[in-house]
Amino acid sequence: MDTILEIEALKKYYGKSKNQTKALDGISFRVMKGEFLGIMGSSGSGKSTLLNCIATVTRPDGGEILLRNRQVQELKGRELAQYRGKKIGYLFQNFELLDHMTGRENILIPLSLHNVDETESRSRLKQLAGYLEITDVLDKFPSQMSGGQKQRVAAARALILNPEMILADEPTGALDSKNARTLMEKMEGLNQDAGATILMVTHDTNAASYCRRILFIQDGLIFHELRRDIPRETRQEFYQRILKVMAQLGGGSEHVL
Ligand SMILES: Nc1ncnc2c1ncn2[C@@H]1O[C@H](COP(=O)(O)OP(=O)(O)OP(=O)(O)O)[C@@H](O)[C@H]1O
Repeated sequence: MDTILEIEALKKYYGKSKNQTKALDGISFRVMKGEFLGIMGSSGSGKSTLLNCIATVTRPDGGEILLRNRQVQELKGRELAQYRGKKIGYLFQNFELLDHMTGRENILIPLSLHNVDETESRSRLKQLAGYLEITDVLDKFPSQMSGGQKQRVAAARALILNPEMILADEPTGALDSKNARTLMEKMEGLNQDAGATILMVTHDTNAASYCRRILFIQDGLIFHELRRDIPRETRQEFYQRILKVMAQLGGGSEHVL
C-alpha cells in the first residue's frame, strides 16, 4: 500500500519549563492511500494540535510531516497554497460555509482559487451532489439548509478538487444522530467505493466505528491502535471495542445507533 502521509516524531510544546504542555510528544504514524483512519483521545490529548500541524496552521517544534515524501514544513508560496487548497480537503465541525453564497457557489470556491479544469470539476460537482444527496439544495443559501445538508455541502467542497486526503475535524460534532449517521455512511462510501483517504478526529464513538483503523492518543503519543476486522467484524462489534478503549482513556459512553 502507498503511504500518503507520514508523521515522524512530531512534537509541539506549549509554554516553558515547569508550565510546559507537551501537546504532541514525538508522535509517529502513517496514513496509507485509501485508508479511513480515526484519531480519538480524551480532551486535551493533542488531537486538534495534530490536525492543525498537518493543516499547516500550527508549526511543530520537532519531527516531520511528509505528504508523499515531501516535507510539508518546507513548502512555501505556490506549493504551500497547492498543499492547503488542493492536496488536502478539510471538513470542519461547524461547516465553515460562506453565508452569502449558495451551496453550489460554496462548493465551487476552490475552483476559483486554483487553476483547474472547470468542465471536469462541474461534472464532478454533479456526481458529488447526487451521491451526497444535496442536488436540491445547490441553489439554496446555508441559512436555508439543515445542519446535515450544510455538512454534506461542505463535504462536496472538500472533495471537489479530488484531494490526496480529507482531514475531518469532529465532522459530526454539530449534527444530530440521524444526520451524523447519514454523513458517516456517505464518508464510508467515499472511502470504500471511491477510494478517498480520510483522516478524522472525533470524540464520537459511533462516528469512529465507521473507520477502518483508529489511533488513540494520550498526552501527545499513541496509546493504542484498533483495526476493524472487515468483513468478519460488524460495525457494532467494532463500536464495542472502541468503547472499551475509550473507557480506559476516561471517556465515551454513547449508545450505538
Ligand atoms: N495555543 C495553546 N497554548 C497553550 N496550550 C495549548 C494551546 N493549544 C493547545 N494547548 C494545550 O495542548 C494540549 C493539547 O491540546 P489539543 O487542543 O490538541 O487537545 P484535543 O485533544 O484536541 O482536545 P479537545 O478534544 O478538548 O479538543 C492541551 O493540554 C491544551 O491545553
